[in-house]
Amino acid sequence: MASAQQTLSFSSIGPPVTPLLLPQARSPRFRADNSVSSYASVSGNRSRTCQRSSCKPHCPFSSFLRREGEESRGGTRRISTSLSPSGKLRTTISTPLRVQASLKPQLEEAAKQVVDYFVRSGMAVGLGTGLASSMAIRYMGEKLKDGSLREIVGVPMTSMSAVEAAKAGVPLATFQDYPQLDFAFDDADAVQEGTLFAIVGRKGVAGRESILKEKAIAKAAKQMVFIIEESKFVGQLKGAVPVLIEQEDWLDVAEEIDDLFLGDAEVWRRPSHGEAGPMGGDFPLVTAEGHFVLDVIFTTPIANAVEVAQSLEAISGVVTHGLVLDTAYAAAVASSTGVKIRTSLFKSAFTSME
Ligand SMILES: O=C(CO)[C@H](O)[C@H](O)COP(=O)(O)O
Repeated sequence: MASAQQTLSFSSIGPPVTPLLLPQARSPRFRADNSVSSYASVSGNRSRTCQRSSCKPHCPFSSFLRREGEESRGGTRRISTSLSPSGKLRTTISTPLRVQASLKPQLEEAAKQVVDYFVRSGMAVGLGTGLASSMAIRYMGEKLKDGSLREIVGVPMTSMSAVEAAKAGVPLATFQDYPQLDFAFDDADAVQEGTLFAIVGRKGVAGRESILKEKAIAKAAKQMVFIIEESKFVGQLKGAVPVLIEQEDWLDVAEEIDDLFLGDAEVWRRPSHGEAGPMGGDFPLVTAEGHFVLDVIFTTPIANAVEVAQSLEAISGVVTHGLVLDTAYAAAVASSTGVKIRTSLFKSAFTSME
């Protein structure tokens, strides 16, 4: 075992770290009087003045214009708007590189430590998605090749995990065949210290399976660990929480969510690519299961993630969300000083790392 590993104990949970950046601008609001046609003025008719007789202070088009040239940062995405010379409103969303190149070795070390400590021969293992999970999958493949691991079955959370496993030579099985797993690991977009409540799914791409399966597999594991870099280990969760919704009546659902978190969160429909707006631009993302994704971007820290999750789940049309609560036993956190293993306040502790 590597020397950087720590004994798992509650006292190993460190002090809060600096929270994520606050967004600088408000997004347009979803309100009851924002009919589909009024929203069409945002993504369709690009004239600069709202022509609706019913235009109100919270008219989405007006607020969109107010945001012209401003930038906001919601979780992992950078959102910027500008007017093109032809007067066309452009909104672009980009995802900055989130793993500092210098932390890659530590992240790889974290991935290896997780595999070394938790994965044993004969286990069914849930395989997560993201850079760290890919590293862990590759390391499992190496261990299978050199014989230090045997008879492992990997249950992939997404097709990306499956591809990594196939490349690494990790035998695959379906979740249907293995509904109960010995262990699972995954990346996350943010993990809260102490509770190890997490946010996943900020990086969804068009056509990819949604977080539905990812969450189900994480929950089905006897033990589950997130592998993350230090910047994702936060005192309080905030930024974007992905929410999967049915396509039917999606605008009503978006309005309801917007009303629910009025003043605390902005609601955007996720685009698949290209120009985006609060409506998801011309090409809203549709998951492989046929759902839209709303990014509910919390501009203030989430005081009670359980309450947020319950409120979202109570809304008809909401399929699931990116909050993963009471699931992880530990987080392997990669930092410039090495790898720290943090355990959940809510899960029974291991006594040692071997
Ligand atoms: O849903 C997720 C993890 O399952 C995350 O959105 C994402 O995949 C994290 O990837 P990375 O760690 O490479 O940024």
